[in-house]
Amino acid sequence: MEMKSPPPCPTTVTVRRNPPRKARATPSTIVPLPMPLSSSIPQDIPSFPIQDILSIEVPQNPNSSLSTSLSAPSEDPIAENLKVFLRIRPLNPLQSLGKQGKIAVQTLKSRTKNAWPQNPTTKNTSKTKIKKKSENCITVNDSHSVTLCPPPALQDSKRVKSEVYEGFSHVFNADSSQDEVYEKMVDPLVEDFIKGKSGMLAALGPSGSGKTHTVFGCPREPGMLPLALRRIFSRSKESGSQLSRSFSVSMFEIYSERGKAERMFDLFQDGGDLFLQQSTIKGLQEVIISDVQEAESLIACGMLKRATAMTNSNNQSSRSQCIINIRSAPKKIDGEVDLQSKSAVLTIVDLAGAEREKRTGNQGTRLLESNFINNTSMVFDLCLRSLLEYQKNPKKTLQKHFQSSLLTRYLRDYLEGKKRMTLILTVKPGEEDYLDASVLLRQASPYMKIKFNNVEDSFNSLCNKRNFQTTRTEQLKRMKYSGLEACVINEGKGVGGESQLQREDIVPGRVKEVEPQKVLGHSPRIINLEANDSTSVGEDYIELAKRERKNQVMQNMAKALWNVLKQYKNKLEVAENEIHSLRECLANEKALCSDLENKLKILKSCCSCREAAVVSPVKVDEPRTNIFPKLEGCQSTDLHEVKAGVLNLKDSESINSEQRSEATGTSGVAIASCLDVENFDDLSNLFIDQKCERFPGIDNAKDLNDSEDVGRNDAHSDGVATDSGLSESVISSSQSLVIVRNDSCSSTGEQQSLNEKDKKCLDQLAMPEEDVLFAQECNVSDATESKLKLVQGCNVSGATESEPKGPKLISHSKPLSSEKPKRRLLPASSILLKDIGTMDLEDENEKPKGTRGERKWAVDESKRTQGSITLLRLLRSNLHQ
Ligand SMILES: Nc1ncnc2c1ncn2[C@@H]1O[C@H](COP(=O)(O)OP(=O)(O)OP(=O)(O)O)[C@@H](O)[C@H]1O
Repeated sequence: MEMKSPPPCPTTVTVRRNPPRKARATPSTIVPLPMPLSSSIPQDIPSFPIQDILSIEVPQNPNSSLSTSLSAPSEDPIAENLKVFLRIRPLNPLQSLGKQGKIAVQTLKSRTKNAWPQNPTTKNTSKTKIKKKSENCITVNDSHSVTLCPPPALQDSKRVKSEVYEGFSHVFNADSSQDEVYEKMVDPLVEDFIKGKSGMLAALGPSGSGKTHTVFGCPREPGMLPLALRRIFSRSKESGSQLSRSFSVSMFEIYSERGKAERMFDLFQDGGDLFLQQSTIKGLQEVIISDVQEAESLIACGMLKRATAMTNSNNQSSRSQCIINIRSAPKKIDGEVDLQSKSAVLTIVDLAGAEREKRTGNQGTRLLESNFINNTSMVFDLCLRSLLEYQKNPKKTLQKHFQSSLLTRYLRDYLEGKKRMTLILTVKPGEEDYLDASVLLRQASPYMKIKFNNVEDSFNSLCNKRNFQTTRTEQLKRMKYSGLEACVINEGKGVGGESQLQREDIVPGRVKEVEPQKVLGHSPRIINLEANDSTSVGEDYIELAKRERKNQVMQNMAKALWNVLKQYKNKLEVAENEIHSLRECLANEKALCSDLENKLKILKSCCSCREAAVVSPVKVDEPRTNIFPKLEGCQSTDLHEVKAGVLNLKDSESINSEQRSEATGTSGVAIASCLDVENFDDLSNLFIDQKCERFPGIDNAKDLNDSEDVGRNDAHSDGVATDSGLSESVISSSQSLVIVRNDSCSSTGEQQSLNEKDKKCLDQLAMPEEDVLFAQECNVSDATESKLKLVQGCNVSGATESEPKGPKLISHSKPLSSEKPKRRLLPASSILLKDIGTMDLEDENEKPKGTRGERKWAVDESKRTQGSITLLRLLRSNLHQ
């Protein structure tokens, strides 16, 4: 009964590691290999082209090939499975090398097969094993699957069945060349690397299976690393990116000597011990390379330093895990390497092959090395298995198996699925290698289910987050001011987001000076790292974080200060505006004050009293000198009144002034007379400027000028302070009415009726009729000559026209005629003034009844003139008002 394996599914992986037990098959029912099957078919019937169909390579994920070659990583939204390649080593690799290979095979045969002393009991069996080596235990089903056939001995004794392993990205048979392996496995990684995407290639397999050969190759068959370097530089030249990006190489190994703790060594020249600290390696040299030859020579030198030893499985077995990093970083304009910007790293790992003690027969040091190698392989396997389980069930926590070895700690991000990697499994196809191959394939078959979905970006973010979390923790420990925690967090976001720092960027490297001019291209940070300062890396980033934090704090402070300054500026502007307005007001007030002062000075100068005399023997309680302070202390309205009174005295050369103050002060009447007006123009102007509200009739200067003209036409030539030359000004504070009477009142009491204009003026002034009468009565000398002039608001032009000859009331320009009798002041005025203080202001209509009152009235009446009586009436009416 023939059993056919199901057709391979390109997108699924079905590994039958433990096929169901069935009855032991007879030798004739052993599953034939595909090739013998086809050969057994008769020739006349065309065979089904199963091999041709299977040879057609169908990508597991059609988008994956496109994404790796055409699109950017961020444009690939579909998750990719971990790529796992399988390479089968030739049974006799040296035979394929021609004559040289045959010579080498003969040399090997002549040498001792086992590097260690052999057990004599097993000598005889070795020959039989050699004969059985010619059998292949691994059959390539297609490019993605293989069938592992146990040796007949195992099949018979332990009923081990053949196993089919599928789902490989590609299976390279023994005839595959290095170039073929590179093109299908490494070139996509290199392309991504050139585009700026990091990646890793790790070779896994038992000892002597061809890992080192695949990675490094030989001069005749260069391995993946030299081919990748060649491709990198060739592509850089093609695209011209060599001028914009720089490449550097680092190489180190992880080795456990005699079972001691793991150690790391820099494999480049002058390399020493390395230290892993938080996924970073301190003291690692990164040598900038400019061409392939330079890189290959460096790597060759590193290979010479790598720990190898002869074992039963491999004449030159690697005893350490070797890691090679190729970094691509953009150049600055001045040629320096900009490590703070995004850089890509292509990591190639050549793991030490797992060894079975029974197989290798290692003892002593080799045995201890085997334990270390196997332990690392086991940890590596645990990390990937844990990642797979975590991806299957995200609720599970990702086990931190990586902490168990230096290699897994260094490759933590890859082993946690944060970055893409590629695995190549190398196996030997001999029957004696069945167990090694079986272990490897069983172990690695689940890896194919591991998925990567845009891990590049998430890796960067997580990496930055982790780095800055660590930085923040250290800062909080060291700085001890928790008040700035927010700033530190912001700083981490800012730096991580802006400078695109990656963890690879943080990997310390010691830059080796390949050429003097190349050293100049390194940033100071790298040069500092070159000094092998064990704490330089951490201190460097702590200092960077400190600076960023300080910058953040200073920016916040500057913003706060700026806001405060803005507020103060606004307040200052408001205050300045107020000050400006106040200054304007103050200037106006000063101007007004100065104006008033000037006017007051003018008034003072104008009102210099030449002589004050009491016209009548009126009792004056206050000294005459005190009269002027009263005038000075008057309100502006009073001043106006005074000025108005003075105005009527303009051009008087000498006028005796008599001011009478009522001793009793009941009426508040002040009489100012005979004021000396020296500057009449100023005084008139002053009078014009200050509009007297009480006399709305005076609203223009013309009227005043007219009045001035009138005054100028009038003259009073006496100029002597005598009774005949008296000019009186009566200032009534109650009505602000100034009545100026020129010349002495005539005893005859002729009354001159005023013309109509004068009456109008009087009407405007709301002057009581009694006042008019009083004025008329005062003008006693001649009705045509004596005039009563009402200064305020009275347009007296008509009066001037009507009196071309007679003496003027105010002016003195026209001298009095000598023919006219000299007028003397009748005692009526003096009597009147005298009586003001003691007069009985009773209405004449209400004459006192009784003899006493009648007698008094009779006595006074006999003494009074008609004018005085009228004046008394006027005053009395004013007082009542
Ligand atoms: N594909 C191959 N073609 C030709 N020769 C090969 C091939 N693979 C391996 N070899 C040869 O097999 C020998 C062992 O190979 P290699 O040293 O690479 O094994 P390994 O897996 O690195 O072993 P170890 O883990 O002990 O270092 C070498 O001499 C190498 O030249």
